[in-house]
Amino acid sequence: MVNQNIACAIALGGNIGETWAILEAAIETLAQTPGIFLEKKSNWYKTKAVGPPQPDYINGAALLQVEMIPQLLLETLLQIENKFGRQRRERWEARTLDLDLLLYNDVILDTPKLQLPHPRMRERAFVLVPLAEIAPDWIEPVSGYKIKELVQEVDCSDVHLLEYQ
Ligand SMILES: Nc1ncnc2c1ncn2[C@@H]1O[C@H](COP(=O)(O)OP(=O)(O)OP(=O)(O)O)[C@@H](O)[C@H]1O
Ligand SMILES: Nc1nc2c(c(=O)[nH]1)N=C(CO)CN2
Repeated sequence: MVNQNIACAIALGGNIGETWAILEAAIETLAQTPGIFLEKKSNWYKTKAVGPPQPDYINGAALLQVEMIPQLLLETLLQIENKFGRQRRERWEARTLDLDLLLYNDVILDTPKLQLPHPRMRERAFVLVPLAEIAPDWIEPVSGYKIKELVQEVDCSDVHLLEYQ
């Protein structure tokens, strides 16, 4: 049991259905979950899909304070994905909701079910742009670089702020 609040960053995304409404509802669900305190959420961004051809995504990021070990937080995120109709067939397929655990304090972890920091966050403009908005000075512990430094290393031309947030 963790008896103090731990700072975490998560990524949110989706590209099937009423994505914007799903993402807002997911944020609300997180905020209502015992042991999770929503600190900040980024704006939403329209992003071109990375990987297999599929519709554009909406992506964002949020900062949480949590009173849970990382494995339980991941389990909670997967349950919220399921609540919003997430189907799992293939890797990188289109989805109603994706919640990735990016950073859990400065923990580095490499287990089959959970890697921290998220192993692909450093190369993903759709993760770094929203995260840089809310946590520019957070140091990604594997690289030792701040998020605002990492975002300068990726091509952000396919990440566009959505109007009328
Ligand atoms: N930091 C992490 N955040 C979320 N899932 C993780 C993490 N580390 C490992 N995983 C594992 O990855 C599994 C697959 O996740 P998911 O289906 O969201 O992958 P994906 O979104 O298709 O691809 P990617 O992992 O590249 O974002 C999860 O069931 C989980 O056990
Ligand atoms: N733009 C964008 N592309 C993706 C995304 C995503 O969230 N946004 N998620 C993926 C699998 O995690 C694969 N590709």
